[in-house]
Amino acid sequence: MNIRAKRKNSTTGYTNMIEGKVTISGLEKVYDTGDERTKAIDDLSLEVPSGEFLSVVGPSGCGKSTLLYLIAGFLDESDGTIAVDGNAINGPGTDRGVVFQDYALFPWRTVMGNVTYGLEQKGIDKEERQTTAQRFINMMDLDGFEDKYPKELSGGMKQRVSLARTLAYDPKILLMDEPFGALDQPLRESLQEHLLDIWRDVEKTVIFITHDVEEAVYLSEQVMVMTRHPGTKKEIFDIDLDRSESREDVILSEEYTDMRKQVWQSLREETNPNTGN
Ligand SMILES: Nc1ncnc2c1ncn2[C@@H]1O[C@H](COP(=O)(O)OP(=O)(O)OP(=O)(O)O)[C@@H](O)[C@H]1O
Repeated sequence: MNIRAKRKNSTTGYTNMIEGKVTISGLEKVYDTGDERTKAIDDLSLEVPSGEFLSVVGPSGCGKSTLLYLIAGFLDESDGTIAVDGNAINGPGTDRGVVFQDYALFPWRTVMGNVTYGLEQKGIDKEERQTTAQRFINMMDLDGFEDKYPKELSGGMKQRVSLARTLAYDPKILLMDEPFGALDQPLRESLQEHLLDIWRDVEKTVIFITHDVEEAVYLSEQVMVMTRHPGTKKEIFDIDLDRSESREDVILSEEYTDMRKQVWQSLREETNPNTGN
């Protein structure tokens, strides 16, 4: 059984069965547009344990988003398998929640309406929907903005609504596609801290795509570097930072500096294969 723990969570109120192991074997994805066949993912195997925070970095076009959308079930694989807790996935499901760079909020719904959406899909009654949504709205410091529409919010607020919406329906796995890529540095750092706090509290498996090596090393327990196109797993780095320390102490630590350099070098070999670095 892949259940690590069962506990009542203080922030979310959920009794979490900690699941969410992702097992990928021999994954291949070929896009066939009729005129052209593009192999985006080639023979990728990977295991992400329950509750793990894995970041994925790789050269542009190496298949990071494709990998995430395959795990989300938005795309069908051409070969290989993806399983969650031992069960092969079969399309999208509420066990996996996706957070996109462009927020993907419903413009015609208020903040409350956006956050309750996934709960409606799960068939949860109105009163419980409102209570649960409010809890996540508060967690994201969005109380007072429940009746606002996305166009009335800043980019950082929209991304917090998007996170609240995804967390509210309690997926086992969070799939994040460069969620902070469009934000300026202070906002990005603030949302990184939010995400780490949440992750510590709710113990979800997180698969996080980013272009930013520093972000990957700062947030993650593991960083996977992908090869250039067609993408596959090149290397996985275990990141062992003392997470009880402040951001500043982590960033100034030898471990962080060393891991950042190792991941950067591995990535650079893929982005600049002729430099000999
Ligand atoms: N819908 C599609 N049809 C055909 N080819 C596609 C499609 N989507 C992606 N590709 C191709 O698949 C490859 C991987 O694309 P993908 O977007 O997954 O890479 P990525 O690593 O996320 O890129 P980036 O870092 O630039 O966002 C690229 O060669 C891309 O051109």
